[in-house]
Amino acid sequence: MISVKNLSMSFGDFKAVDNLSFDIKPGDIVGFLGPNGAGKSTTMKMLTGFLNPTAGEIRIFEMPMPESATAIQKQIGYLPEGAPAYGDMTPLQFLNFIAEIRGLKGENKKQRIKEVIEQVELGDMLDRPIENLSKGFKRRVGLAQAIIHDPDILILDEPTDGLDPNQKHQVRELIQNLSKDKIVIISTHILEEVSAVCNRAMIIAGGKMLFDASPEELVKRSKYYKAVGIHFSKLADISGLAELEGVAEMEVDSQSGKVTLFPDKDVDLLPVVADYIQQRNLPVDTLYTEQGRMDDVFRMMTTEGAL
Ligand SMILES: Nc1ncnc2c1ncn2[C@@H]1O[C@H](COP(=O)(O)OP(=O)(O)OP(=O)(O)O)[C@@H](O)[C@H]1O
Repeated sequence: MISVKNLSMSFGDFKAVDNLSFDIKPGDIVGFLGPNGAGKSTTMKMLTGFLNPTAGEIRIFEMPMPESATAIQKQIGYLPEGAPAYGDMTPLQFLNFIAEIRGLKGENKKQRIKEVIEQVELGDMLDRPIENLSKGFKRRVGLAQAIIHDPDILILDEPTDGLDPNQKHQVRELIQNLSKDKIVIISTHILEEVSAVCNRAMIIAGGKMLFDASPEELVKRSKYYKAVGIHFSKLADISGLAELEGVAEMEVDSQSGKVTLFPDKDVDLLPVVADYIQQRNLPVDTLYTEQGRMDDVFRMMTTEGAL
């Protein structure tokens, strides 16, 4: 369990993290979202003991940070932003080095190195200097070092940044496979990653917590949640749609001609709209209910403040 109370971090007069409080329990995969400079990396650095907070309290498995930093760090795997490593070492040398620092020895060490190399699919790159690897493979090296001691907590700062779509998919799968009964915190700018991997989303901006609930809850805050989309096959009189009971607003996309009807709160618009279309025999190609858009909520929260 990670327990954070009133956590703040200032650099001079500038408050990068401002009074954050949250608990994270095993099984939680938390997507840490926020615009550039929101305070995500700074928070992760405090959780991992790389920075000491200017105020507040962090307890991890009942131990206080930074007083019990060494004991806590044994249970944490950390991928810092940009996946730093020693560039002149090969992945094999680097993983050997990290495994030794993590206290692994002999057969156990060999076995774990073999396992993580398989898990992150690094097999073909073991003997090249890390500085000569592509961004994606450097990130895999970073992930491998983070998981080599099979930690209970994984803190991954932008683990899929710079990866191609296939690699992104692989890393997400890997995180999901690793995450059983563990605490995983990943920071990301990729909103779809949060719905794909996480069961909890936290949004911070200006160092403050704006949202902390499930990705499904986040999507429900979208203006588009349960909005009804209509594509017409040819020009039609749509003026009556905006007047239907339960319609709060109508939007027409001037390029595609798509019509979106936004419902009043908790109204299921689809049957009403379908009836209307049928009665008037309107030329409709597609009619559907939208799921909500994470990017829309994210933009609204981080540019207009908390909802
Ligand atoms: N050591 C430092 N000294 C001064 N300011 C710092 C320091 N570290 C971070 N900051 C500032 O604190 C703020 C938060 O930075 P942080 O790296 O935590 O943001 P982030 O949410 O991780 O951003 P990004 O998504 O761009 O990585 C930024 O304005 C940054 O410039």
